[in-house]
Amino acid sequence: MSAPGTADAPDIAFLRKHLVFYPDYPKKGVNFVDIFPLLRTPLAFEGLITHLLSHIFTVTLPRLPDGQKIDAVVGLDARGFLFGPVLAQRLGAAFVPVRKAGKLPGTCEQATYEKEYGTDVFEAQAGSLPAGANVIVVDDLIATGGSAKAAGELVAKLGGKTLEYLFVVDIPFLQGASKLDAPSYAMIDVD
Ligand SMILES: O=P(O)(O)OC[C@H]1O[C@H](OP(=O)(O)OP(=O)(O)O)[C@H](O)[C@@H]1O
Ligand SMILES: Nc1ncnc2[nH]cnc12
Repeated sequence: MSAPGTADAPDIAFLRKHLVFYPDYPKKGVNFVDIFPLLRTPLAFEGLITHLLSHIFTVTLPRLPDGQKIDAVVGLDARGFLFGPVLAQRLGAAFVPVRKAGKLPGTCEQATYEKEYGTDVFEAQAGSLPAGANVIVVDDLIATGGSAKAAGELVAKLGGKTLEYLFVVDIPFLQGASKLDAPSYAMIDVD
């Protein structure tokens, strides 16, 4: 039986067909996974949101003590913004952005990180999470895990608790999930 508000999870093979691979982009040795074709097909986009919600209702929420809920979905700049707000809205949770440095006004917490093809700095606005908030961190893809780990550090600095990291795509040979301080789930594994 489906979780409340979700249909049956769609066929992952159908979703996987919408990924397009670009070898040696943006630099040699990186096999870039383009997730945008998933959003060009409304049925695929709806399917992936349904799949992630189904995971949240059947795996993530049952881990919480009775009476607690997901308070916020934290999405990573920029492709995490495609999925995070949709999930937050469906869950009745806040959406909180983690952005590349220099894009958010006011006092911000910072975390520096390395990703598969470079170094970057993430920021989140002070006060953007209630103290003790139950958070899920959402991004399109995990590669080395540097970006997601930095986002988790920011959640902790803001006083939140990361329940789980959710991704559309994982590149398991890069072992990104092993860097994270909470369970993670990716819908599609690629080489
Ligand atoms: O696991 P990692 O090795 O850290 O890599 C994963 C991150 O890299 C990509 O973002 P990118 O920084 O390219 O930004 P974009 O979303 O703005 O394209 C991707 O969307 C993830 O956020
Ligand atoms: N291989 C990859 N494809 C798409 N986005 C990425 N971010 C980091 N590594 C990536």
